[in-house]
Amino acid sequence: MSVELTRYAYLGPAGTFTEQALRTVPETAGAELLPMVTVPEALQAVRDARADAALVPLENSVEGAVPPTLDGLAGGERLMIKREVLLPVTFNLYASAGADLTTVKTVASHPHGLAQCQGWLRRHVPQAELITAPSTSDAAEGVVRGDWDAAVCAPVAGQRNQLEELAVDVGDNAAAVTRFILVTRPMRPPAPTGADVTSLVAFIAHDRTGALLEVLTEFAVRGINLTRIESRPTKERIGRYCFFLDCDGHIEDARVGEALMGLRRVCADVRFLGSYPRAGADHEGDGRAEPSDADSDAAGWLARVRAGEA
Ligand SMILES: O=C(O)C(=O)Cc1ccccc1
Repeated sequence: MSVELTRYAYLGPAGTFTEQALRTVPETAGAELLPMVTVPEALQAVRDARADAALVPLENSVEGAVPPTLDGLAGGERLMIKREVLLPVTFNLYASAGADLTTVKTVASHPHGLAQCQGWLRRHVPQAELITAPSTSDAAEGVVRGDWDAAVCAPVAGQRNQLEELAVDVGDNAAAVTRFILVTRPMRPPAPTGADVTSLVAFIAHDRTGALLEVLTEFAVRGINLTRIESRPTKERIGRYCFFLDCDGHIEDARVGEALMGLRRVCADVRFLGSYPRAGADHEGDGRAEPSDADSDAAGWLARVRAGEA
């Protein structure tokens, strides 16, 4: 039985890339959308049951991970990823009416917005001080508030705030894509599709020599493709890290289930973050970790040996 989700928190205010990504999720049509100022607030809204789900940015193809999202998944009450959404991102530069590139002294954006436009900004507004805002859309609202002169944001955010477009497509990489995740309180993962991702956090046993190699080996020996590995400090003390892992396959796939059991044996702790359809898998079979012929052959052989037949 699938649970109906009706209230979606997201990194707001309206006009963020996160809102645009959320609107591509068919189930959100007619749902209540709850803009939150920061990623931790969006995640907390789900934990407190003020929202059924939250969409937050996880990583970008140019700038990498969004640390508050990783930290929010690794700590606190457990949350689960139900779906991922990929969105190409293009940035424009907006300011108040009458401004031009020579008069802009301050430019604000989300840290990923500033990072992805830094080359363009250095070349075209070298005099400008760069200011970090909680989101690109908050940066646009900040121009209206008079907090700074200009914002790097999505066209919708510039238009919503009736700002003047100073430049279009100011991103350094035209192919930039951001990966967002829809998180819920823990629930049964969606059924396998044959093209799924499994995400987890491995807290390795630090006193164990070769602990990370053991973790990787659990996947490698079962022929499971690891698609991402990212470390974050656990914040206990310097030198303590946890590892965010994504692999092809679904927790209901025999091989993935066995790898998770293996991790449970070798790690200090394992936090399962979810199994969900891989976005952009353009044909069935991407991200599959179903038993191969070699696996069924091995299972059959073991059964025969146990039965005294081989
Ligand atoms: O600030 C936003 O609009 C977001 O949704 C976060 C973000 C920022 C920059 C690139 C992609 C997502």
